[in-house]
Amino acid sequence: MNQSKEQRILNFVLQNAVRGDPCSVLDTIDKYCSQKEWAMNVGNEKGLILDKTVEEANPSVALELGTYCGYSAVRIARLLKAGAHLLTVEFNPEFAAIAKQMIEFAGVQDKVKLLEGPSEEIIPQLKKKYEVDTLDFVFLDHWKDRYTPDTILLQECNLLRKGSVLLADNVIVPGAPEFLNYIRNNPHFQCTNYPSHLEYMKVEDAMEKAVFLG
Ligand SMILES: Cn1cnc(CNC(=O)c2cc(-c3ccc(F)cc3)cc(O)c2O)c1
Ligand SMILES: [Mg+2]
Repeated sequence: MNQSKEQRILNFVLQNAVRGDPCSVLDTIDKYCSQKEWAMNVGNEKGLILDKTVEEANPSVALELGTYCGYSAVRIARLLKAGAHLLTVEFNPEFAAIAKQMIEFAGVQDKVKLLEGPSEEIIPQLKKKYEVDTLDFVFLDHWKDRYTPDTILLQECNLLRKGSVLLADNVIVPGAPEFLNYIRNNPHFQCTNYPSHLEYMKVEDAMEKAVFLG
């Protein structure tokens, strides 16, 4: 059975990156996806915006919606302080299997918990099943039409606290117009837009940061 693109990306990392070195894993994925096959990793340009946002938030507990191959999970986890951790949610079992191996190869597995399933099922379980009190940082990079309902669900489940930082990828391409409208007109959030480009392309994209005001 021929391999998936995601399996080819993982194999390229296993053969070319340095085990236990997150930066080497990120650089190797970016090399493959810019030179050989495009893939929907956040990439290095938007990745730098993600880095700065994570460093500023300095989260103890972070949530990622949309793991894919684990690129942004590795990117976030490499910046977490001792004792901090990332919960990352992936609906697609094939992607989750690839991401698990990517996270372990990068050596950040002790900081990352990969949760397989639909975000709308997992978010209501975070407090009791995954012992989360509140989330310090949330990266939204899953189905774009889930950004708004899941942001509402996070609030309904009391998972946000004053100062919780949300960062959403792809608010231009593929786009999340309903989310932008919701979050920018919501008095409980302070929003900032970060213009950038679609990963590995000269196409305009942007990220939106939204700080929960309580
Ligand atoms: C299948 N699946 C599992 N997770 C998801 C959620 N992610 C996306 O859909 C996503 C899509 C694109 C993109 C795709 C085609 C295109 F022409 C331009 C952009 C870029 C991204 O950064 C994304 O995060 C989709
Ligand atoms: Mg994305």
